[in-house]
Amino acid sequence: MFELCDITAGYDRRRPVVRGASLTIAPGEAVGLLGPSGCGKSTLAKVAALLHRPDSGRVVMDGAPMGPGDGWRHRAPRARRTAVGVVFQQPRLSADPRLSLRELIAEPLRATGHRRSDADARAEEPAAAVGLTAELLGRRPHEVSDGQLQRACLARALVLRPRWLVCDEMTAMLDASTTAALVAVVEDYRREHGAGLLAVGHDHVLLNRWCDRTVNWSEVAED
Ligand SMILES: Nc1ncnc2c1ncn2[C@@H]1O[C@H](COP(=O)(O)OP(=O)(O)OP(=O)(O)O)[C@@H](O)[C@H]1O
Repeated sequence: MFELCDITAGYDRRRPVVRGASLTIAPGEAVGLLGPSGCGKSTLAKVAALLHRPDSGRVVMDGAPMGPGDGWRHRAPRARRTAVGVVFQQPRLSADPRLSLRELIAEPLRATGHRRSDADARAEEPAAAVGLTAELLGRRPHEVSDGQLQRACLARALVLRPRWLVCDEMTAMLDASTTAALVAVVEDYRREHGAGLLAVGHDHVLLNRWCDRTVNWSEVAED
């Protein structure tokens, strides 16, 4: 189970942007979270991805609680963080411009102690799954389109084989065919690995089609 329990979070303790948010995702389940712009969806997605520490409340992942009182100071321990793969809306903000796409995809492996040759070899499978050719993998972010870069960011999110995925407006900048391709990659991965998904967005047509169920921000969090 992936549980967000009574999360309050933001960037200034006096004015939290997320208040009392709770949501549970079963293993292998895909849940869409819909909400208007600026309501706090991305902030909650970062909390769910264990990248942003909530002011109060807990993320409970596979029975392990992570909250301010659980020894989690700024970020959750690496072993926990790597159980969640995350893809954000804007690939250029989450891609190191100095890395080739191949290195970008292998980055989580390198960061968790894999040798370059091993990391590059293990990056091949997700790179192929997202449809990047060897030629594109040798290019750097400024030499590819947003869609190609987002494909690399999705491959990077999958490379450690996470049990949970958080996709925060993953396809908001993409055309219909790239959107369909990336959703299909996520679904193939989930089928193969039984991963659960939190897909955050404002496109209810897409999320209703993609997810097992969708919930509205007003059902999840306090006003
Ligand atoms: N790093 C930050 N520092 C300070 N305030 C922030 C930061 N990130 C977001 N905010 C503020 O928190 C509020 C919620 O932002 P958030 O990005 O979580 O909303 P959202 O629902 O994802 O919006 P959108 O759909 O437009 O991306 C906004 O008022 C935003 O200005």
